[in-house]
Amino acid sequence: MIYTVLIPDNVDQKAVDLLEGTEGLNVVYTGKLSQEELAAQAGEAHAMIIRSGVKITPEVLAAAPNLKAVARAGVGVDNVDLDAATSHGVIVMNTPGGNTISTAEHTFGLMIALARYIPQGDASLRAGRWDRKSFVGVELKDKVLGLIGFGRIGKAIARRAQAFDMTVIAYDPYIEPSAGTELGVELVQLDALYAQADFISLHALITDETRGMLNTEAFAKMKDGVRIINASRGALINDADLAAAIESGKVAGAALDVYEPEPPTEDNPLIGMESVIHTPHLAASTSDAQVTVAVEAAQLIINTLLHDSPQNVVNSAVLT
Ligand SMILES: NC(=O)c1ccc[n+]([C@@H]2O[C@H](COP(=O)([O-])OP(=O)(O)OC[C@H]3O[C@@H](n4cnc5c(N)ncnc54)[C@H](O)[C@@H]3O)[C@@H](O)[C@H]2O)c1
Ligand SMILES: O=C(O)CC[C@@H](O)C(=O)O
Repeated sequence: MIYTVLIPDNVDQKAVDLLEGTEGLNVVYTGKLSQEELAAQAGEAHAMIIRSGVKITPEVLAAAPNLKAVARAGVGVDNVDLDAATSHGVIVMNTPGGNTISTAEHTFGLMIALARYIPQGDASLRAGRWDRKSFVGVELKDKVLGLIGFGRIGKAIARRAQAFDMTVIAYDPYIEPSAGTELGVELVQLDALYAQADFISLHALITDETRGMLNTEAFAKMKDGVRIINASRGALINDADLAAAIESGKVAGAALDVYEPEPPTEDNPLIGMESVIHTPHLAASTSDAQVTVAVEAAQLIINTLLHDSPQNVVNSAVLT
C-alpha cells in the first residue's frame, strides 16, 4: 500500500525530505493552496500536513474520502473543523511546543516596539522626517504585564518579562493558582488583571468563552493608557471596540500579529491607526520553529500511517 501525503501549505523542506525518504509514501507538496484548490486536490490524500493558511472544512473532508490523518505544524487547530473530522474518522494531531519560544520572542518584540514606537519612528524617518518628540515611549521596568492564558507561551513570556524587571500577573481559569509560584507570577481574577495591568498580552486558546473577550466592557475595566498585545488569535478581540477604545485614549496602543479573518479585510478599523502596529501572523515564522514543527508533523504522519501509532491527537473521539 502506498499512502499519499498532501502538503497544501508552505512547510520546511526538511519535512518534505523526511516524508519523501520514507518507503510507502507518495508526497504531494503544493505550497499554499486556495480552499477550492485544496478540495480539488484532496481526493487522493491519505494524510495532510497543514499550517494556519488552509482550513479543513466539511467541504474539504467530503472531497477527501481516503483521508485518515491531518497533522497541524503548529499549536492552534481552530482552522480544522474537529467535529466534522471526527465524524469522517479523521485523526487530527498538532505539534505543541515547537513554536513556543519563537512566539514568545515575537510577542516580546511587539511589546517593546509598542512601548517605544519603533515602527512609527522607522516610518517617520523613512518619510524624510527627524521627529524625536512625537515618539516618547515608556519603560517596561516596574510595569505590570497581565497575561491572559498561562500555558506554554504565557510562561515563556513571563520568564522573559522577569529579566526586564516587570511584575507579571496572569489569568487562566484552567490551571492551579500555584502554577505561577515558581516563576513569581500571581494568578489573579480577570477583573483584577484588567485593573492592574499596564500591558495586557493574550495567550488564551480561542473558545466560545474567549471569543471577543476584549470588548468595550473589558476595556472599561482597564487602566487608562493600557497597551494590548495579541499573538494568539484575532477573534479574542472585538476590533471595533478596540478601535473605539484607542480613539477615546483609554487604550494607548496595540500590537497585533493575528486577525479575524486572515488576511484582515480592507474595512478592518485597526489597520492604519497610528498607535496600532502589525505583523502578518509571523510569531511562529522562524527557521528554527518551522523546522521543528514541520519535521514533528511529518513524523506524526509517518507514525500514524505506517506504524498505526498516532500521537498528540486533539480529537480523541476518533480513537475510542
Ligand atoms: N501567532 C502565532 O503564530 C502563534 C504561534 C503559536 C501559538 N499561537 C496561539 O497562541 C495560543 C497559546 O498557545 P500555547 O502553546 O501557549 O497554548 P497552551 O495550550 O499551552 O496555553 C493556552 C492556555 O489558555 C488557557 N485558557 C483556556 N481558556 C481560557 C480562558 N477562558 N481564559 C484564560 N485562559 C484560558 C488554557 O488553560 C491554557 O493554559 C494559542 O491560541 C495558539 O494557537 C499563535
Ligand atoms: O502556521 C503558522 O505559522 C502559525 C502557527 C500558530 O498560529 C499556531 O497556532 O501554532
